[in-house]
Amino acid sequence: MRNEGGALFESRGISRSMLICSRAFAASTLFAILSVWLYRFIYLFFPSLLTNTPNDNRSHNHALAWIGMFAVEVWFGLYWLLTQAARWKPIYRRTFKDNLSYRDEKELPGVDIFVCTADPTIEPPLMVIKTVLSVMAYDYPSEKLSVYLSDDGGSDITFYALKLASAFAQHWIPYCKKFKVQQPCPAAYFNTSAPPPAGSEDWASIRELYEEMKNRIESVTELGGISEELRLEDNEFTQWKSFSSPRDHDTILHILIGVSTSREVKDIDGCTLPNLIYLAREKRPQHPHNYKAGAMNSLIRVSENMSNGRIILNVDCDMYSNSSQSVKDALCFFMDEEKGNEIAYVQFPQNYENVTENDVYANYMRTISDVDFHGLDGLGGPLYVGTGCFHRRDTLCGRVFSKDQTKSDYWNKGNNHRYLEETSYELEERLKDLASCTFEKNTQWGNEMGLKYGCPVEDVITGLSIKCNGWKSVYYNPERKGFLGVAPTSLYPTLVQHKRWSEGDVQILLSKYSPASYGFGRINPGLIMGYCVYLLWAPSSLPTLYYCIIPSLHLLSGIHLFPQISSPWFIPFAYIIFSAYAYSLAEFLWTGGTLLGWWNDQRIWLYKRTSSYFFALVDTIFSLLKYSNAAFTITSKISDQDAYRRYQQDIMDFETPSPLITILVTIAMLNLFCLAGLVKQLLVDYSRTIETMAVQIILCSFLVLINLPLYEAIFLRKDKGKVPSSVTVKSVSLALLACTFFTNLN
Ligand SMILES: O=c1ccn([C@@H]2O[C@H](COP(=O)(O)OP(=O)(O)O[C@H]3O[C@H](CO)[C@@H](O)[C@H](O)[C@H]3O)[C@@H](O)[C@H]2O)c(=O)[nH]1
Ligand SMILES: [Mn+2]
Repeated sequence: MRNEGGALFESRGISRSMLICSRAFAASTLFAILSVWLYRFIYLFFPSLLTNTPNDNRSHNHALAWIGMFAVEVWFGLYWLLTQAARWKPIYRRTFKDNLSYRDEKELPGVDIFVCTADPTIEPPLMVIKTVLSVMAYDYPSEKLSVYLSDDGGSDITFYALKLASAFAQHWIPYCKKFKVQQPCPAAYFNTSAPPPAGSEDWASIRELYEEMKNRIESVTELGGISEELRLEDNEFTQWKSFSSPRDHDTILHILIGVSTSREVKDIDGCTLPNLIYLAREKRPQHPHNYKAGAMNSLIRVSENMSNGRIILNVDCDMYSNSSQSVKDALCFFMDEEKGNEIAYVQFPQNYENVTENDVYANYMRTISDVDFHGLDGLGGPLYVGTGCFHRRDTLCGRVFSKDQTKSDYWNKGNNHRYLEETSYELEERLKDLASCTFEKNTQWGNEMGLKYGCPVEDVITGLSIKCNGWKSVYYNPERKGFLGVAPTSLYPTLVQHKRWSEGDVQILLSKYSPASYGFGRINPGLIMGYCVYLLWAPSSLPTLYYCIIPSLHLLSGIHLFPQISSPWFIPFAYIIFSAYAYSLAEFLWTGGTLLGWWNDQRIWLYKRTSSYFFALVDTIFSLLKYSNAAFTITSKISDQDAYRRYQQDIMDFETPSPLITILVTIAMLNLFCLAGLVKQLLVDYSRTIETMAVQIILCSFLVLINLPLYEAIFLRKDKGKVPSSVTVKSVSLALLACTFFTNLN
């Protein structure tokens, strides 16, 4: 697409009328929230003003519960206000790649791509290879692309797979160029694309090569190691001599393609291939390795001494590139004459190849990807959320924004594929030290330079500090998805992943970089609000738990905590319940979701808040008290066949006996008991119960309804994904105990 003015991208807002509608709607919700607060306030402090309260004194004996309700509703109201920032002025971006192509190719910067992997058992080497090949095949001059694989597993199988991939790339990349392949990931390409009209022979032969490589990788993976035979064939495995475990070995650095003249490898058409480098940084048990942040920082240093690309793209091994155009898209932002200068990073959304239509674990995170991030983009740019993000090299290393930097200078600074004079062996030996355990000692790495250490969401905190250095960022969400990943296919890993994220997020709030203090005056106040929505995930578990437990228990004892139906104060409550759900449903459908998908999303929303976020909060408190330290639990990317079948049928898996699951089952059982208790009261005094308890009945019934799949997994299912009986026993006892204790108390 071309744009007359020569601009490389365009940003569009939503229509005025839409904006007015949504703001009017927000104003009405705000009014309802204020009314609810007012009601709670009057009830607690001037009860005589409320003529219409039920004439029992019992509720006044429950001031504590009422104060709790008030506090929770104040929290929810303020939190809602924060979410409105992202709805204030959303923008949508479009690029004009043709305008980029008219430029002199010499002007284009080098791009260094970092792929991270950490464990060959849960991140199978074949998956890693698919990702590597997909980013080697971008529609971009090969001599300007360099791909670095960081292997925190230090696995010789992964290395072997990479070697096979480098040979396959000699065929795959010219093929992609010849047929202008849009899908650069070979596995996905062969699954979804028909042979090109004039190239069915090429298609068949390249597919055969792919299958061959795949089989070889898979058989070595199954064997669990490199055979002696292969090892002898290839002296490159000698670097593994020092390897005793993934946590204890020397640096292994190997240039497979390019960088040095001695490794110049051409493709079958005689053209240059992208550089390809393998790195397993040094690990020692006594040195913390700082997880992905540590891996990225080692790569930043090593690559600086090789290709030194001006742009750095990070992709996780579980996310392949789905579009050959993404590099050019990203460059349209960085290289735009007018605005490119202030852009530090371009974040693509994280989409998944394996989400089902109704997305039972809500992995798509639709509200974040399709609503929030566009809104944050309008306020100065989205969060940096890891994979699928293009960075300027020097902002990632801590450079502060200044208006008078000269543009052209920057892009030409890199080492645009000049082959280095040293042999690859000399280079490897010279640069190994940059990836050693001790290199960062007494330096700013992990602090002012590179990705930050000590936080399980290294990405978010790093992006935030870049923003505080004066830079903007861009969210680019094109029609053809830029990256496709593997989402967790079971409840437990989803909960664990969210626990890690929310724990990291709340740590940022408490850190030096807290947007509420450090960010103040440095970034847009709207953006501060937008950040806080995520940073407050963990604390928001407490009000949610309160709302899921306390009103239901009071329902059981016949104590009302909301206005009765005939009171005018009932209206704001009803309005909020109705409008919140109508709004979120509309937003969900409007961005392409399904009704059932929305319902599933509501369930997972609840599960994350009552489980992941709660445990994240508890762990954060413990680590503040110095009892523990947050670790990075790698998300598993594999599942057995039965489990995968259930996933594809949208049947939830509760199989792991963990407190994360127990708490969910306990809440579900508690609400079931409370609803059962309600039946008794309805039989005694139907109209009075309905009149005074309406909101609590709605709340409790909603919780039971949304937990239907969970009850099924307790009582009806026989498969392996059902709730483990140990969890059921614990949960039922806890729920019964709470109910009995509570009814006796009252
Ligand atoms: O010690 C480690 C641990 C992890 N990783 C890599 O980090 C990436 C992300 O790990 P994963 O287990 O897939 O976590 P996710 O929750 O899926 O990752 C999301 O959240 C992370 C921050 O928590 C971001 O860094 C990621 O980009 C983002 O996709 C993977 O490529 C891992 O191989 C390492 O390189 N070294
Ligand atoms: Mn991942």
